[in-house]
Amino acid sequence: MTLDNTAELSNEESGLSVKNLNKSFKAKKQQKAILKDLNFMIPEGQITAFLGPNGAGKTTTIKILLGLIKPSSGDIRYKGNEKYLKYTGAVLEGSRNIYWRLSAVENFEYFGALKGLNRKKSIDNGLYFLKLFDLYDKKDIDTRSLSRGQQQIVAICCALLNYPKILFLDEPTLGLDLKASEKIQLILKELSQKNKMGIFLTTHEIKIAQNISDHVIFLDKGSIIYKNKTSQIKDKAERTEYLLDFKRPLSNTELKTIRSFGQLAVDENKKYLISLDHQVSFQTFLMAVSRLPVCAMQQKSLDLESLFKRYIK
Ligand SMILES: Nc1ncnc2c1ncn2[C@@H]1O[C@H](COP(=O)(O)OP(=O)(O)OP(=O)(O)O)[C@@H](O)[C@H]1O
Repeated sequence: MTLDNTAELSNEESGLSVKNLNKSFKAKKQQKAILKDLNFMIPEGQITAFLGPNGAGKTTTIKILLGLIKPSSGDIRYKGNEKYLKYTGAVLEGSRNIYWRLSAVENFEYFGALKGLNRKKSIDNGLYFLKLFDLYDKKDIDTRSLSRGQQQIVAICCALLNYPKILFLDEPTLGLDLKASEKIQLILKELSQKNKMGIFLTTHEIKIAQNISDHVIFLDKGSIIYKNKTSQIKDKAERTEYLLDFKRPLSNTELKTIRSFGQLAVDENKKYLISLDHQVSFQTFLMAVSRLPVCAMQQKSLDLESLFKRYIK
């Protein structure tokens, strides 16, 4: 076995692996490819953000991973095991994840039973999570009387009842106010780290991906166009562009020096904007800049949103 294979094996053993996943739907008597050869991992103990424009295929992917839709082809395994559904939990997009006529506790009883838990365990686990989300005092109220954010929290608690290894969340913060959204983000981060849960979430809010995800997968028209560790994207985004202000106009030789590090543009205030080439070492660049008549250097920090806009372009 080569070293590469060993790495692949240990990687597969630490989460849900998706290989060569394809899905076509029949539309107007023709097969239309909706998902095209997707390959990715959902690692344990980490949050993976699944991003992409409307209609990219995010929900279809989640439904396939949850066994609700059959893929046209592909291989999905949790730690090498094809029978992994009992390790999953999910909150799908929309409002039909809990019974509105029932209280949170009654929902825990109902969904706990579906997951094979006894009544006591269902309620105990549900209330543990409800407390974590600061919603314990609403445990006996019909969930239809709760706010949208509170209903979403009850739905997440139901999905967590059996402490799933992989939690799927389709737009978990959609339509929620900042406070509710931040609360959910904080607890998801905690759950992934403390309980070693692999969380796979779709969102249109790139800020959320930036805040809490460890990995980002970007889907466009059914294909993965980009995937990376969030820290590396942030790092790249932060390192890439610098705005430089010089005490005097640069000589041709000085311009040549600075151009050797990347693409140079001059803005309307006569400041130089340099986009560093990927292979450039920041230290070398800094040394070269320090030899020039520089009076200010400002990091242009790009967020994920701007970065993805560039990628899509
Ligand atoms: N049962 C189906 N039959 C035919 N086409 C379908 C079916 N389900 C989904 N599609 C198509 O698959 C594509 C992907 O849809 P999907 O809901 O997965 O996208 P999405 O990325 O989740 O979008 P959004 O962000 O808007 O929720 C869409 O073009 C949709 O019309």
